[in-house]
Amino acid sequence: MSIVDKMLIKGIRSFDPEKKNVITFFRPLTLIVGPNGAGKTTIIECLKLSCTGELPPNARSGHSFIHDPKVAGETEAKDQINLRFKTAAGKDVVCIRSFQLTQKASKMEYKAIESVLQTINPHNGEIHCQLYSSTSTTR
Ligand SMILES: Nc1ncnc2c1ncn2[C@@H]1O[C@H](COP(=O)(O)OP(=O)(O)OP(=O)(O)O)[C@@H](O)[C@H]1O
Repeated sequence: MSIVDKMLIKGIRSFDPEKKNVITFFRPLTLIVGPNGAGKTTIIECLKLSCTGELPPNARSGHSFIHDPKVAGETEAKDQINLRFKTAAGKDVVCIRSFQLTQKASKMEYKAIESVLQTINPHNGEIHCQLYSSTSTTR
């Protein structure tokens, strides 16, 4: 069985794009608690997106999932979800998914940038990266 270890969320919905928000998962149970709008649902949606590549149903093809750059008076937001897990074989793997939301003329452009699976060799610390999905854009 694979075990989810940590997840970093940068710039998804209300998560600050300038901060590295790290969630550590505990065994056998992790409770996610917080006031309304704190980001509990966002955490679950990030987990699902990391594991399956599927956006939440209300994400308007990604546009409303990314932290709105207009909130900070910007025209572009670059965001990321990193999920670190241990495979059944005990290998540490980090799944990196990156996104970009850019204000173009009258429309916002959402881009899912390449997704990468990163493995670390426990013997020599060597990092191996494997590309598993390419860039896609929606306006
Ligand atoms: N595109 C966006 N950019 C910035 N903030 C956003 C964006 N979309 C949603 N938000 C904010 O993200 C928060 C939504 O978080 P979420 O639904 O994960 O919270 P929750 O803890 O599950 O809340 P509840 O307990 O009410 O279900 C709200 O504060 C909302 O205003």
